[in-house]
Amino acid sequence: MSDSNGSNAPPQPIECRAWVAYEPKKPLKLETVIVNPPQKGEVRVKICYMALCHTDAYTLGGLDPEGLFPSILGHEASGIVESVGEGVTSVKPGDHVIPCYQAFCDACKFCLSRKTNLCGSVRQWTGNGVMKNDSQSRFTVKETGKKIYHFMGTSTFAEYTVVHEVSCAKIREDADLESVCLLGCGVSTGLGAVWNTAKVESGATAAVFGLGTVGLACIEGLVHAGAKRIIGVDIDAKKFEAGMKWGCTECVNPMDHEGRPIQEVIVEMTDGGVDYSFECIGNVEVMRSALECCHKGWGESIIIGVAASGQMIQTRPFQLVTGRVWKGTAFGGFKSRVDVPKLVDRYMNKEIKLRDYITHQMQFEDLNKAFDLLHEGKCLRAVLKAMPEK
Ligand SMILES: NC(=O)C1=CN([C@@H]2O[C@H](COP(=O)(O)OP(=O)(O)OC[C@H]3O[C@@H](n4cnc5c(N)ncnc54)[C@H](OP(=O)(O)O)[C@@H]3O)[C@@H](O)[C@H]2O)C=CC1
Ligand SMILES: N[C@@H](CCC(=O)N[C@@H](CSC=O)C(=O)NCC(=O)O)C(=O)O
Ligand SMILES: [Zn+2]
Ligand SMILES: [Zn+2]
Repeated sequence: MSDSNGSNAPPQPIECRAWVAYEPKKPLKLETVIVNPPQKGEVRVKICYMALCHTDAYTLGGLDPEGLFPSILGHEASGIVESVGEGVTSVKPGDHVIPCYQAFCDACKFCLSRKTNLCGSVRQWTGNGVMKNDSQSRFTVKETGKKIYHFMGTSTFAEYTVVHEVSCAKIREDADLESVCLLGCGVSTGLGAVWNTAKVESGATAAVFGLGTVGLACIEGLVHAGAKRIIGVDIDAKKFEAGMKWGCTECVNPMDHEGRPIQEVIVEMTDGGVDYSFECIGNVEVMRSALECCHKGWGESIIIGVAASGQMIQTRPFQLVTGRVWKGTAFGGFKSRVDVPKLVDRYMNKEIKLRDYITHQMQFEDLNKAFDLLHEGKCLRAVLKAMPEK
């Protein structure tokens, strides 16, 4: 065990600020919390930058069947290791890291399979808002002594957090932490949905539903893959400018077609449908449209958006019988601790963009304002500065 001062004394509890979600649909409350030291297999991270993903808003909105309260939300961030617990070997104090809600242990049957990135090593505990070693939280509110649940194994809306070692991707130190925090979720997910889940080939046609960060990252991935036609779909025409800038060949608004289902419009536009479609909203009606705008015989639709508790998808089974394929993706199929450092390399080589997704740079205190911007559809990613790097 050691900390970022190089001391071998056991790490002590840290007092810092964190945003606590006490109940669904209520603004977060800024609290002073005690962050307990990392235990066996755990890492305590100083959060330098944190971004807001639509999934944080979804859970705060009470739509997540796994949502626990009170909790510290947040899962898209970057930071520096402050201290490590017993047995941790892959990171050390001072290392730059990206917390990853999708773990990678390199040992479970999921990690050993080439078919999935869903690690099973800590998922049961992260879903219950606790750490695996003792099934407890590391967060307590100083004033009340109340225990606070973790969220997605990351809880990055805090100046310090504790994550499992398997959820902590070490990255190169010359990458700017403000930009690469986006690789913790939205941008990686969109790119990976195209490259890993759909495996889009050069010359393919595609439709992307929802032109937020995830949708735009799909478009970026499609451009890289050499897609020849990319149709952006959004109900807010103001999003089309970004869609075209990222590489759409055209954009359509489902509201502009006199009640005709958008899938019919796209099938007509594309001589039978697109090769691939991506749902980046979390709306089950749109998921149906995304499947049904795919070409008979081979079209594949990838569900990325997270739908509210109790929602179900439906289509005529005939859609699948006649060769359309429905798939889903979590974190774009990337095996987090292996692939996130490679994505950082690609960013540093200027192969992928990150800064263009940052529409708002804010301070730690501004988190509730950032949630308002997200709900008003006024931002791609708001990135908030948490702790100084030095
Ligand atoms: N599977 C995974 O691993 C991941 C899933 N997600 C999920 O992906 C989804 C997208 O996330 P993110 O990009 O951050 O979200 P955003 O809210 O930034 O983007 C969604 C976009 O879809 C638009 N939209 C809403 N309703 C419709 C509709 N009926 N038809 C067309 N467009 C519509 C929104 O417009 P407006 O703003 O006007 O509402 C917005 O532009 C979310 O559900 C999120 O939870 C995110 C990351 C990882
Ligand atoms: N907890 C929810 C579903 C939430 C969900 O689907 N999360 C995505 C990531 S969304 C990121 O912004 C995911 O990867 N899920 C896989 C996982 O293992 O959590 C529910 O219970 O429905
Ligand atoms: Zn996310
Ligand atoms: Zn695993």
